[in-house]
Amino acid sequence: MASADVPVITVDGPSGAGKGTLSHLLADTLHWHFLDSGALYRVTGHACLLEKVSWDDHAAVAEVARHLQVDFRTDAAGEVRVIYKGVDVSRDIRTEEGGRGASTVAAIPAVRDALLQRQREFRQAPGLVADGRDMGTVVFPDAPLKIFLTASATERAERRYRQLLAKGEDVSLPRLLGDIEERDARDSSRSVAPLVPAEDAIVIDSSNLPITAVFAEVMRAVRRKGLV
Ligand SMILES: Nc1ncnc2c1ncn2[C@@H]1O[C@H](COP(=O)(O)OP(=O)(O)O)[C@@H](O)[C@H]1O
Ligand SMILES: Nc1ccn([C@@H]2O[C@H](COP(=O)(O)OP(=O)(O)O)[C@@H](O)[C@H]2O)c(=O)n1
Repeated sequence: MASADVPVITVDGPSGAGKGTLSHLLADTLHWHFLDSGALYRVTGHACLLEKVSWDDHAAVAEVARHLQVDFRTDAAGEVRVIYKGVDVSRDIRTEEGGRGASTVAAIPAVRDALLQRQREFRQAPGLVADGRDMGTVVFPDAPLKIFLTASATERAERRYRQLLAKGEDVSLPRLLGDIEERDARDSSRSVAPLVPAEDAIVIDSSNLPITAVFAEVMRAVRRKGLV
């Protein structure tokens, strides 16, 4: 199948909306591939820290993105591990600093260009679920089904708080809310690929919806589109 004929479901939205959870459920149910585009931006930000490249040096950050040696491997427990230069950085990139670094480098147009083709290479049969901010608007504008998942900032911060607490991390709810609001503002106001729903996206506000209800609504759209 030519890559342009491979169906894609895009799942975009702000941090903590439930994109990753929904995308994994969809990919597992449909037996499709999964693209965690945020991980590419997170690894780029993290690689800059390791290589002592300042996030403000746009040309150097783009160079890091262009040569990013990143692999996604599924471990024995079925968890996707993110490997940078042979080292498992999955945990390091999921911190709030990792999110801040990702959103800082993601605002650099040359970084987005450097990662564009790499993201499109994930489009392989039988299908792809792509999680990010600009999956439906820029990376896969021809996707047959686009979801924009959102929730109030307070609800998203509380979700992240419970998630990090469960992982045994030392977290503060007010700081998380501040980080989320700062990241929302940066992601929505940048000049390239800002966080906005695609015109043809189905917008779902999950503030008061359990993930099971979100998943059921999306699966109805999947069937309506004839993707299963
Ligand atoms: N609809 C929902 N209701 C309550 N909690 C949710 C919902 N969707 C996701 N979560 C939880 O919120 C946290 C953040 O979800 P995640 O999928 O990582 O968000 P995102 O990928 O958009 O940042 C996770 O702990 C997840 O289990
Ligand atoms: N397609 C994407 C994915 C992420 N990003 C950036 O990368 C950051 C981290 O993305 P993520 O999806 O891992 O973050 P969470 O939604 O999981 O918090 C975001 O805040 C965006 O700035 C982006 O610009 N474009």
